[in-house]
Amino acid sequence: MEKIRIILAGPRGKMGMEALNLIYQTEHFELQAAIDRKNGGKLISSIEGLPPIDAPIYEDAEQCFKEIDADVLLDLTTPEVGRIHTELALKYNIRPVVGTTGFNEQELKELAKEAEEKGIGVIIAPNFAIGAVLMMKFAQMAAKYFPDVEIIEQHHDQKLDAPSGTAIKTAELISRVRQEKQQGHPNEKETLQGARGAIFNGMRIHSVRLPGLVAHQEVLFGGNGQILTIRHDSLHRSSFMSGVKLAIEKVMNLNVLVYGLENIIE
Ligand SMILES: NC(=O)C1=CN([C@@H]2O[C@H](COP(=O)(O)OP(=O)(O)OC[C@H]3O[C@@H](n4cnc5c(N)ncnc54)[C@H](OP(=O)(O)O)[C@@H]3O)[C@@H](O)[C@H]2O)C=CC1
Ligand SMILES: O=C(O)C1=N[C@H](C(=O)O)C[C@H](O)C1
Repeated sequence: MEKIRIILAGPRGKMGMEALNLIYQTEHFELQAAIDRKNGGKLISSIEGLPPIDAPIYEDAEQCFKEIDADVLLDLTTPEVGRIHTELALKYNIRPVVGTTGFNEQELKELAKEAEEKGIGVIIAPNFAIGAVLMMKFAQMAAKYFPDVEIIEQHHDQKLDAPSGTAIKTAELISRVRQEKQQGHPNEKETLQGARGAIFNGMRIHSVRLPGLVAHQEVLFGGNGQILTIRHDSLHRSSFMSGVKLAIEKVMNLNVLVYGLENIIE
């Protein structure tokens, strides 16, 4: 199998470190460089706790894309930075695989347009865990029969975006099949602002942030005399890595933007 040459943005992060190990252990993956906001000019192998890969670290993403020959950018950073990296990678004909969450609808549309114009594959996956993708698909199936639904997502307290990318993606998938419905009592009033959560097409999304959590989501459906709960738990970030691997392989044969791993798993 031909090697896939990768640039990783965010190598010191929780996901970035897990991804570095994946790249190191995968024979047909090769780390060409990393983009970080620290340690510019050093090698990944010289940073304590990171695997012994002799790939250079760049603090300037554009310089990295200019100087390094790569097939794929894997971005695991923050919403603002991830957006800039994705655009820059497209400019330099490098295929972005983006795990970073927090992109809004407009940003996704613009990136899809840029990818299509350049004919370069992009994968933006709000959740790389196969169990989470199935949870979203099962929730979409259930929503056809249960239009009353609330989403409760729970994450570690270092998470920057709320609601999570997974919760938004779940609500989007459900919206495609759910009949429009005003949920709850028509005269409902919040006596404390935010008590009923965020609203996405009439559905409520509740975000919990606590130390000790990793990434968890429940989709609750209510019907006459019954509740259906669909739940997924990521207990460790290794849960995301088979999806990261698949996305890196699949993006090589795409020429448009794909949003969500459910569109590429067989
Ligand atoms: N799609 C999926 O399945 C998953 C997606 N995520 C998403 O992935 C992203 C990363 O998550 P996580 O690893 O937990 O977060 P972390 O905060 O642990 O890691 C983010 C890393 O990005 C670095 N960073 C910030 N700015 C820059 C920059 N300008 N250039 C390069 N690196 C930069 C941070 O550096 P510093 O430490 O200096 O701030 C940090 O090391 C988040 O958006 C999260 O929501 C997370 C899990 C699964
Ligand atoms: O920040 C995280 O941790 C996670 N982010 C993604 C999201 O926003 O859905 C995926 C997963 O939930 C972990």
